Amino acid sequence: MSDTEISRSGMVPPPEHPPILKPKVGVLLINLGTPAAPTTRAVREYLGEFLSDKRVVEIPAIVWQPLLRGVILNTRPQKSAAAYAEVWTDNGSPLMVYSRRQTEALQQRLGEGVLVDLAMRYGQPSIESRLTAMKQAGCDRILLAPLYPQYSGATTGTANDKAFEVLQAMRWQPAIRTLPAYHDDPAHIDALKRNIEHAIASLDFEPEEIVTSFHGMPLRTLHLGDPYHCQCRKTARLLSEAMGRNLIVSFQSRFGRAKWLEPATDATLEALGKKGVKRIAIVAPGFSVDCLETLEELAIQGREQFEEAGGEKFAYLPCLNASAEGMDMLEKIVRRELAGWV
Ligand SMILES: C=CC1=C(C)c2cc3[nH]c(cc4nc(cc5[nH]c(cc1n2)c(C)c5CCC(=O)O)C(CCC(=O)O)=C4C)c(C)c3C=C
Ligand SMILES: [Fe+2]
Ligand SMILES: [Fe+2]
Repeated sequence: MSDTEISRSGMVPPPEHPPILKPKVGVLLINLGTPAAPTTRAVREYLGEFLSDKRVVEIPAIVWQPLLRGVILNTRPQKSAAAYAEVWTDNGSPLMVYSRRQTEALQQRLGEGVLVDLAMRYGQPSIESRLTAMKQAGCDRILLAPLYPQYSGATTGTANDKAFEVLQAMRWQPAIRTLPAYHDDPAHIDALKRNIEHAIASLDFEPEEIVTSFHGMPLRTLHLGDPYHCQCRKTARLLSEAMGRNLIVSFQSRFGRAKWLEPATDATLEALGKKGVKRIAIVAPGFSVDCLETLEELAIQGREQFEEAGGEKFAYLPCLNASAEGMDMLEKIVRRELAGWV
């Protein structure tokens, strides 16, 4: 040891290390995607990509593609564009607006050590563009977080598939983790409970019944082993236990001619009205953010269905979105998956 290494106080200074390169961690929030505009053309482009996904429509391409290109994409986009126009905001599609807010809020909560970004499975910003950007920003550890509480091949499965397809083309891949389903996570159930109770407290009526509406799936997917249906049921059961009251479960948004999960939300609302139930609230615990399916199909169409059947008071209760309850939950489940990385 040379004299110069001993400070005046007589203490030996710590040896000089080369700077330790801290791995940069990324969190990629992923949601479904939405059209770029509420126009027939933009909706056609979006539906063309979405409904060509073999994880979404499990019909052999040789049969499905002629039907999709020849019939569905020539009829449905116009109708769907009108529905999108009813809920479109000055800042764009609700699904995109709320997803961006969640991304910004999570970035704030996780701080500078973690890069939080947003990608959509269909349309923009694409999983390819955001994963590439994260890698270029120096992220060598990435958590893929598809924001679907309940797992299904058509949502979480295909989002992860797309990310791994992008990674296949990378010579030097980052390390990857994926966020598991959080349908029965106590933090999720608690966030839903608090969000619902908060919303109900501001109503001018007491609902006789609360309906939970989950997005539907073809019944066949349940028989083939997709856990989605069971996970929706479990979310509803745990939520009902936590709230100490009965919740009605239903499945919305039937698409095509095959049998879908039942009971259907529209039929449920009609039956409630006809049975003499006058006041209901409806909530969608399978959607992490509000979107066309909740704001148009439930809040607008659902109300009409219930009122036409004799119902009088109807309230749509919003999704967790970027609420404090929702962000507390998201921060908790994301931090858990980042253990050892941050
Ligand atoms: C929350 C989970 C979802 C599952 C499961 C799901 C399955 C599924 N969806 C379709 C067809 C359509 N879905 C559409 C919109 C839509 N779907 C989800 C989520 C799930 N879908 C969301 C969040 C949205 C809203 C998107 C938005 O822009 O706000 C549509 C488009 C709208 C329309 O034309 O009606 C279609 C079509 C199938 C076939 C399917 C089964 C596996
Ligand atoms: Fe859908
Ligand atoms: Fe719909």
